[in-house]
Amino acid sequence: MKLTFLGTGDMFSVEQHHNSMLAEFGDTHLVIDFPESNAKALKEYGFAMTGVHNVFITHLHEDHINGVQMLGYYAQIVGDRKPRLFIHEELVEPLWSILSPGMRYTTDGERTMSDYYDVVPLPDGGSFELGGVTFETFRTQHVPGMISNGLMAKPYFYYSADSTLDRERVEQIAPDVQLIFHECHMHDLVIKSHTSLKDLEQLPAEVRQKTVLMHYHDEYADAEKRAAFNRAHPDDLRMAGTLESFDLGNRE
Ligand SMILES: Nc1ccn([C@@H]2O[C@H](COP(=O)(O)O)[C@@H](O)[C@H]2O)c(=O)n1
Repeated sequence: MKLTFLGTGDMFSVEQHHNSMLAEFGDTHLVIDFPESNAKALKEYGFAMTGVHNVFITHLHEDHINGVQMLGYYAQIVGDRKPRLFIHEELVEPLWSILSPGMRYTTDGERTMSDYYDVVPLPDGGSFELGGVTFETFRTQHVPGMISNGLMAKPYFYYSADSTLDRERVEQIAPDVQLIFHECHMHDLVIKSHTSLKDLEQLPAEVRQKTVLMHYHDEYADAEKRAAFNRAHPDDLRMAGTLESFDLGNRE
């Protein structure tokens, strides 16, 4: 399995792409979230937008979904098939409410969500299978009252999505995965909906060793700043960069 960050930035990032990851495995793939910056990132990486067939949506903050309209149109106008959207069942209608002002009316008449996407609604804690890999979803602790999901694909990776640190869950799953991708805002302050570096530093060494940081602010769009951070953390908590790939090999 090859994992490539299409973006590692937070909500306010303008110097790097918003957080999203492409997982390629077997003869298929999954893109986690679809910010508008993915169009540029995919081009830079060399993966055609028309080749995007599977997308998982973690939650509905704009920086995670503001490329979904473009993807739907692009797949229909330039491509030849609808992308599958894996999404919590309670987010389907709210997502269409966001998309419909720009997608409902077309020159060929009115359209619904299912004209653009093959929607796969997932129950709380639901899972789905692609290319022989099982992806398990779980609720994250992002904003109270708001549905937000993380993703886990054993024995490959854990993806926190947007979340405060769910220490119990992370420590429990750590032995089952090769890498833990965790959001980290990297500000020297407390943000109630996100995880700080101080939080992650509390994890046991064997968990920190597997942990890769994503979804941070633009100061770390600078590769040298990230390199300096990684040099200071030779054995743990390394920062990923946009378009950086991680090869996890085959299932053992
Ligand atoms: N500097 C920041 C950035 C974001 N927030 C809060 O995070 C939520 C949005 O999360 P994104 O993953 O979309 O970045 C939202 O609740 C913001 O209020 C913040 O408090 N400070």
